[in-house]
Amino acid sequence: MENIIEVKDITVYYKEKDIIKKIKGNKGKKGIEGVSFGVKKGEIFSIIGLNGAGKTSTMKSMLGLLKTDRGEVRIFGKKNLKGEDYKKIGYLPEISYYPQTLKLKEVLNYYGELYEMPKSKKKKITEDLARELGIYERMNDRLEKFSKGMLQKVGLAQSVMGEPEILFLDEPMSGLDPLARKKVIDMMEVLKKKNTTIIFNTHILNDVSNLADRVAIMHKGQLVEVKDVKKLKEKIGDGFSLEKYFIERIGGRNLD
Ligand SMILES: Nc1ncnc2c1ncn2[C@@H]1O[C@H](COP(=O)(O)OP(=O)(O)OP(=O)(O)O)[C@@H](O)[C@H]1O
Repeated sequence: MENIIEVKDITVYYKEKDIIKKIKGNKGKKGIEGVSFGVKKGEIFSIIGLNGAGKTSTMKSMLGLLKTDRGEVRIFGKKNLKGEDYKKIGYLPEISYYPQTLKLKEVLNYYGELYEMPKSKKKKITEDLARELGIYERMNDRLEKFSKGMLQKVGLAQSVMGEPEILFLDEPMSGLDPLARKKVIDMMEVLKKKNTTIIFNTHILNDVSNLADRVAIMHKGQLVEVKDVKKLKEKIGDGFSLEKYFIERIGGRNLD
């Protein structure tokens, strides 16, 4: 099957703001280096790794939000995406900022406008999502009154609002209570049945074991390996623990 996303050799160095270091020709601080992989249509692809491993940098590079020093990304077979392509992509950033003075219904309505949805569709999608995520009763509240987890739900709602073909989720479970996490897992399973391609970064390895088709392990800015989760489970058999496997794979590695 053809890959819907192709990542080849992407490399990002975070540039020094310090002018002296710039003059010295310092290429900057390594973010990610030589990362290559493909994602198939309809698969759930997870990226795991320790803090600072390069998960967010990889995701932002894929989305074109971070300029790469080397390498290329193709999505839908294209190097340069246009507005219409971006409408088919949903994104939940690691940290989302929304206007605090707006009511939840106004924020969701705004995202519906961006997708140029007809009024009736916008209303239905907005309300269904708010119900699904358990924030429907808060529709008339301003976001300044929202807790961290509630704001995360707003982020999740906007990411799937446009019924994306590809969904990027950077730490989707961050700040969510167990009930909300279950709802997000259910949502991801429904989206998978609709053949949505999902890429998610996470520290919750149980979610990867239960949801992902393939897992990419990153360490110190580099891709260690990409594994088929089902095959990994079959190979290891009883007592399979992705956490144990992950720690073994990155243990003793030095990619500096
Ligand atoms: N804006 C920035 N300026 C300088 N260095 C950065 C910046 N953002 C990330 N980095 C560095 O790039 C590397 C990869 O960071 P990245 O945020 O991609 O990791 P991550 O795997 O998403 O981490 P986490 O799990 O903590 O969110 C780290 O060494 C980090 O310090």
